[in-house]
Amino acid sequence: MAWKDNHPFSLRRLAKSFTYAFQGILYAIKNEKNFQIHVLAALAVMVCGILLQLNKIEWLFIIICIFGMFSLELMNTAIERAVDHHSKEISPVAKQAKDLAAGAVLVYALMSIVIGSVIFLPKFAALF
Ligand SMILES: Nc1ncnc2c1ncn2[C@@H]1O[C@H](COP(=O)(O)OP(=O)(O)OP(=O)(O)O)[C@@H](O)[C@H]1O
Repeated sequence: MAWKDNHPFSLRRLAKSFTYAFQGILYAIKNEKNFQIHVLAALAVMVCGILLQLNKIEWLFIIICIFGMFSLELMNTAIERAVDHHSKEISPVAKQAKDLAAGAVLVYALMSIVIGSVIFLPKFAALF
């Protein structure tokens, strides 16, 4: 049986979904300052991780932090866009939606800072 485009498991549909997802990621890399900062921070953390020879468990925590931050930042941007698309007018609900999304990013960032500190601070301290 040929796999049609409207088949629930259509490979073409799956490929399209991946294409759209990559378009979203590329858009954020090219246009979103906060996402660009996260990418640079992630690269810096990975270089430090390589130089300080993190073990497997430490890398897993770092990867969870990095990709979790990327995902939340993308979702935050999506919520900002959806709110702005709905209406550019000042509204308390629009403010709540954007502030809640920003809060989600901040909560994860704070957790990442704690994890990063627990992993990296003793290793940096051991260098001196
Ligand atoms: N339509 C609105 N009504 C009320 N308050 C808003 C509205 N849009 C934005 N705000 C307030 O301004 C803040 C900043 O909103 P903005 O859309 O500029 O996001 P941002 O955090 O600056 O993100 P970015 O710089 O990535 O666009 C929001 O968190 C919210 O408190």
